[in-house]
Amino acid sequence: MTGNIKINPPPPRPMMTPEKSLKYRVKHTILIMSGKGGVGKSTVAANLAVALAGKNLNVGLLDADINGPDDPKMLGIENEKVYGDEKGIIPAKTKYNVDVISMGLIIPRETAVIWRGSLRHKAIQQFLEDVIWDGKDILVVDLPPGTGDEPLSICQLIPNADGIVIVITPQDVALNDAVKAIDFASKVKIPVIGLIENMSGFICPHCGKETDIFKSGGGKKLAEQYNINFLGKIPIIPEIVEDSDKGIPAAAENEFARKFFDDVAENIIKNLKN
Ligand SMILES: Nc1ncnc2c1ncn2[C@@H]1O[C@H](COP(=O)(O)OP(=O)(O)OP(=O)(O)O)[C@@H](O)[C@H]1O
Repeated sequence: MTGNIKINPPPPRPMMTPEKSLKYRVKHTILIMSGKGGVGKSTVAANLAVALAGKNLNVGLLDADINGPDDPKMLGIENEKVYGDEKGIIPAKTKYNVDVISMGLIIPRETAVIWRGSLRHKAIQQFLEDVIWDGKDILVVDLPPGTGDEPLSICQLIPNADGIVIVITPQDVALNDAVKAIDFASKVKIPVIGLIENMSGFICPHCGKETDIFKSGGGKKLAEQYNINFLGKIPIIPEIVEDSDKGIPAAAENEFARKFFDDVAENIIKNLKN
């Protein structure tokens, strides 16, 4: 014994093999992004997943926003745990026909901060390979907020995504952020499927009148200006806040909210790759 212990470095991970690539395991992938935090991106992602499942699609929801996890909670999954077998990680089943998992369960926030650069990238790659989504018609990915390194890493690791759905609120500052998101999409070479304006005005559910709480409609103009699809708007619906805390998605349980998410879901389906 010399006292010198030789530790071999772990072998480099091979590139994602075709069978393991999401491209081969889900028919469609859409990436939900926002120019900045707090615009309701996770709320829209979770409810959109429910609305898509309501259209007879087999839907997966990946909460890739490691600041959360929010999406599983919004679909009634409390205390999300990781389950898996020798084949990989199994997403949680919800009663809304959407399977959901949070990346933050496997790659905790602290780890992500320490693991900047290639190691973090590899951790995300490994996670994407390991989750069993096979058979899904569509995977909805709730990206981390903003247009920085975190969404960038994830977008680079999801080849052949159908495109990016940008969620904004109608204030001027949010519109500027939408422009950043459009630039981001061209940088990662992923098409923009379109724009959703969330918290867009307040429509009285009883009389149908729109109250101008803060001016809505800017998203539509911006979409025209940049020649991208306007996928629809979701008004401020006070029940969304309370219900999502209780794990009840408005798109499933709130008649008034459902039609807005349904319209957006239909517009997205029309714009998926063949
Ligand atoms: N259309 C809406 N009407 C009313 N409240 C909404 C609506 N959309 C989202 N909210 C509420 O706004 C808050 C922020 O939503 P959410 O957490 O989805 O935002 P986010 O953009 O994902 O945030 P972050 O970027 O910080 O992760 C939540 O309390 C949510 O219930």
